[in-house]
Amino acid sequence: MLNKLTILVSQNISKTKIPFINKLWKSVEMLESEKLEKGIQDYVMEMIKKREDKVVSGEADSFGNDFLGLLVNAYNDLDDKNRVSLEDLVGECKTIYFAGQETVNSLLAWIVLHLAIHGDWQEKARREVIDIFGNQNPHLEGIAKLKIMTMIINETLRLYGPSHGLPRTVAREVQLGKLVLPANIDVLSLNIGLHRDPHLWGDDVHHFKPERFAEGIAKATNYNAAAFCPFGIGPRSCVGMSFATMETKIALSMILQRYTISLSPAYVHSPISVLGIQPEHGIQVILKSLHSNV
Ligand code: HEM
Repeated sequence: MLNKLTILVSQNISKTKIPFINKLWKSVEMLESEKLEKGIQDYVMEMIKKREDKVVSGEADSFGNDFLGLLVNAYNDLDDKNRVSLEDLVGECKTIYFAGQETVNSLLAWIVLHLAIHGDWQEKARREVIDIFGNQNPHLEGIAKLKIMTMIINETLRLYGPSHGLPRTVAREVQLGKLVLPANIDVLSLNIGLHRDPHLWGDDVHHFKPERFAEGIAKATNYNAAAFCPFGIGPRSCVGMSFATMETKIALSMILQRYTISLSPAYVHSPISVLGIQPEHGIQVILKSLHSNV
């Protein structure tokens, strides 16, 4: 449901909407979005009710200390000032689900594609993983030592970062160079534009070259912090950055420990923008087990 809603939102994000007219007439997409919104809200309500029922029946003595539990707690807060509305609760669940799942899925998919194409980097990354973890499961101490993998992740985030634009509302009139932005307008600052700017990255800007990051992000960007912002920038930057990076490193290490990856002839390169850069037809690769003849 959330995926369908995401696709509809991204298809309609730049279409003009006239609030009064839209109260009288709604397009097919708007009606479909409203249906999906309602479906998601009902689903979240069901989860909230399960938590509440457990407390009422005495089966549990709290709503839980996971993220949903904390939200349900805030939704039931007796103090009006601290209480979270149902709309906000559903919104938070949608954000965390989308921000937390689709982003890392998409990043992993683009990394796998690049490693399938650039066998030399695949080999370097595997060697590093085997040197650090052998065939054991990845552990915290080793994850911090994955230098080659960090370079590969950064270069993939630069070229195919799951988020390609940072939406902002202009709070007060502001001058940006020759441009005057009036208050209350929405702007989309395209970080993908910065990530693919030859003035910042050189003429080989469109090429996959993890070696750019060999000496860290600061050196790769020539100490220009805004040149590389796949997780956003400023006080609203991604809260899940460290978690996402760790998840990606664990998953990738486990894949490299087990399989070689090569590109399937069926793959057709067609990145499209669906609130992020997605492979339109998926990413078809061939995995061969390193530990058997499969
Ligand atoms: C590769 C993975 C990820 C990328 C590239 C990414 C990128 C971003 C970006 C660009 C923003 C907007 C920042 C801004 O407007 O300045 C954002 C916000 C956010 N991200 Fe992530 N993210 C990733 C993974 C995650 C994960 C795993 C979680 C949660 C578990 C998460 C939770 C959030 C939340 C809650 C926000 C909203 C923060 C706010 O509005 O204050 N993200 N992310």
